[in-house]
Amino acid sequence: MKKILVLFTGGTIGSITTDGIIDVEREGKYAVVEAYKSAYGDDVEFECRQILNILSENMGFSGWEKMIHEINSIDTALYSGVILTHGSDTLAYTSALLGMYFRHFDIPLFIIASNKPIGEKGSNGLFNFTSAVGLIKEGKYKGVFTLYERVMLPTRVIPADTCRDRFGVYGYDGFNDFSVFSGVSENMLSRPRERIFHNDVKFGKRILFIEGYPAMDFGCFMPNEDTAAVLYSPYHSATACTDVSKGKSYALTEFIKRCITKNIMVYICGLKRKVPIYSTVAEIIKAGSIPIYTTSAVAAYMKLLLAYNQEEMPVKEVMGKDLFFEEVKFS
Ligand SMILES: NC(=O)C[C@H](N)C(=O)O
Repeated sequence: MKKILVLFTGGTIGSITTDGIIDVEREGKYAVVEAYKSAYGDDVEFECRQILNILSENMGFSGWEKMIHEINSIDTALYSGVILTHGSDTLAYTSALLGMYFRHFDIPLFIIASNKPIGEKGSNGLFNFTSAVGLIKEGKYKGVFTLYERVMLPTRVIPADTCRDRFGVYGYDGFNDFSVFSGVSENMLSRPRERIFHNDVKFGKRILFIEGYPAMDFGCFMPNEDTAAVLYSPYHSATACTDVSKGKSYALTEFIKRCITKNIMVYICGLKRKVPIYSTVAEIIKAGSIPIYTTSAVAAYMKLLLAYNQEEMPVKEVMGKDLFFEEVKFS
């Protein structure tokens, strides 16, 4: 078996607790690899690289640029797989981005995290790492996956809740129950996918991400010259307030019109490709917004960031393509 490349980016999986404070290990030790070796021996050869060393709440444009650059420069012929360790707080966002950008990846790439530092009671970091190693050894899967207590499609991971720190899956509940629940079969996954993105990405353009709530005053949102587009995440029926009787600033439709006059498109995620739709949804579409069908808000946000900051395909084509199962398809 060829080596496994382990890319470290920080997060709790690369942290220690000192005096009640969790922070990344400054010298960036490869604790999870050491823990694996002391538990299972030297059956696998690892090549370790520390590409970032940050808590993932500090993740942003430069971190994603670095990850894309590092993964782009991997010679996949040399490795049986790649494991990227990450913090759990922004795991869903990075997963969606890497899943869509590296849709063509021809060896397995598992993005993993840990709830607690390695070695601490109740830590799931070693379990997640060992599971990724096991799946790479099996050689069954190619492409990008998120592995946190279970395997998930990277474009469908929903950030963990703040109470129990449990991740969700957009659409269906499992990846392992392939054909029945996830709508994505092993066969679909193992088909080679055309490579779209080759070049490194410089994230200069911003996406304004607004999550709807009752009595939202759109007057608070001022897209500026860096705003390439707006993503609005609606209620579950894809609705939002369109009523102007209490003031125009409470209606999404008026906000959409205001953005369009500045040449800024407003995308609405999570619409279903089916009729009938609510009158409010019809008004939102008529106002000139662009739908992103049955895609999580996280994946829609990362897809827009990727679409507007890459230069290899027109934005409209990127947005119109299902890059890596981000759109949940209903039969
Ligand atoms: N469990 C974790 O990794 C949480 C940490 N704050 C991070 O996202 O880096």
